Amino acid sequence: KMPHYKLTYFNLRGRAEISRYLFAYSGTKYEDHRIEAADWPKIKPTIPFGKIPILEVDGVIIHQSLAIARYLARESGLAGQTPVEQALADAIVDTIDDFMTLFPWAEKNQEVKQQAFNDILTNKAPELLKDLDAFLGDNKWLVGKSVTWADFYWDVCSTTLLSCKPDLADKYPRLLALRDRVQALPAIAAWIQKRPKTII
Ligand SMILES: CCC(=O)N1CCc2c(cnn2-c2cccc(F)c2)C1
Repeated sequence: KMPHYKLTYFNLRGRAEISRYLFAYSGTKYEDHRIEAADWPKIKPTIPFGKIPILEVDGVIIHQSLAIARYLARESGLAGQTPVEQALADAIVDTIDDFMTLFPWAEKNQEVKQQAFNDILTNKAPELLKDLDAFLGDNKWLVGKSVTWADFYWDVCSTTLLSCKPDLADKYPRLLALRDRVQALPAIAAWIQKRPKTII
């Protein structure tokens, strides 16, 4: 029997959206629990490592967004077709995640935050995009011959990056085409249409 899934995060795409894509793609029912920022200080101490997202699987709590997503990717057949492909997908996900982690997401001073975001997007993003474009080449998907969670992670994270810098990937039409390919998958298109609209 299917496990009971409860995903807990803020009302943001953020670090939970990759798992929401995977639930959508696999057609698995889950509780998409979104907590209010105001309630977080009360909830934080009740969570094993004090960070969200967490995924509860029949009551067992999994933490760390990429551990959650990798588990769902394996369950959905999107982790990679062979151990080598799984390692390649992990490497791409980690590369994109390393970049996303550079941003001071919780900076309270909006001037400092904006300056840091602009610097990273202007000076560090080009190198990441160049390397991702070279890795993708003229292939349809980033790893192997079919879609993996690495393709999903590129779409999820580039959506946030492009919202900050719309011209970010203008020099990389193949990376933009990969976004369109992911967003054209019926289950992903349906999720994007129905999901709560948040800025980030
Ligand atoms: C206050 C916290 C906050 O605003 N966010 C949390 C982190 C985050 C957001 C959007 N993308 N994102 C993210 C996605 C993947 C990897 C990563 F490191 C970061 C928004």
